[in-house]
Amino acid sequence: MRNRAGIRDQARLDAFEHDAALQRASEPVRIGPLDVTQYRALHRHPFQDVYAWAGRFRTVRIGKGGSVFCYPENIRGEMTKLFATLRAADGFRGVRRAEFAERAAHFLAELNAVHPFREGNGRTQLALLTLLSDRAGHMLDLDRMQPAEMLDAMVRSFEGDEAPLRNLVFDLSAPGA
Ligand SMILES: Nc1ncnc2c1ncn2[C@@H]1O[C@H](COP(=O)(O)OP(=O)(O)OP(=O)(O)O)[C@@H](O)[C@H]1O
Repeated sequence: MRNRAGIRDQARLDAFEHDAALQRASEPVRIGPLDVTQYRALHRHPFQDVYAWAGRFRTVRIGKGGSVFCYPENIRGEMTKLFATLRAADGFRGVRRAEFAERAAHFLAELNAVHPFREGNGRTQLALLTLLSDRAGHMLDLDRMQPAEMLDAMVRSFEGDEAPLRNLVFDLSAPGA
């Protein structure tokens, strides 16, 4: 992947990406309404020192495993529609934990199917999920998240089964409400 540092070795690029994102993590990101602009800013912030296209939608077709993500020409429209549903639902504020888990899992599954960026989608998805859950009053404990379990749930959601992702969001969110 072409990058600002001109690194050609994938392992070195991974390390550089990790360090750069960590350094930016100490700076605040401007948080406003949870819309497409905010989502792009959530991607731009950690990756701005690594990729010139940080925060911008991809222009190439990509897939992972057997999953083919949204074609680039449809990304803008799909993102606009998706975030309009979030706005209409008031960011799932005021809903109980089980309903939050179901709706947040569905949103996450849709967002993953769009996969708007060339790289860094997983990390940006988690940043958004954190914001969503905080605002909805169902704070997630991401320290308890098992990456392999999360990956499996995301793949299953792409295949149309959102139950594992819903259960995972439910288990990670704070009990109570
Ligand atoms: N076969 C698959 N089908 C659907 N989604 C997948 C598949 N493999 C991985 N994913 C999802 O794609 C996202 C990762 O995308 P991407 O590699 O762009 O993000 P990243 O932040 O660079 O990587 P990671 O999340 O692994 O740190 C994760 O949400 C992951 O669960």
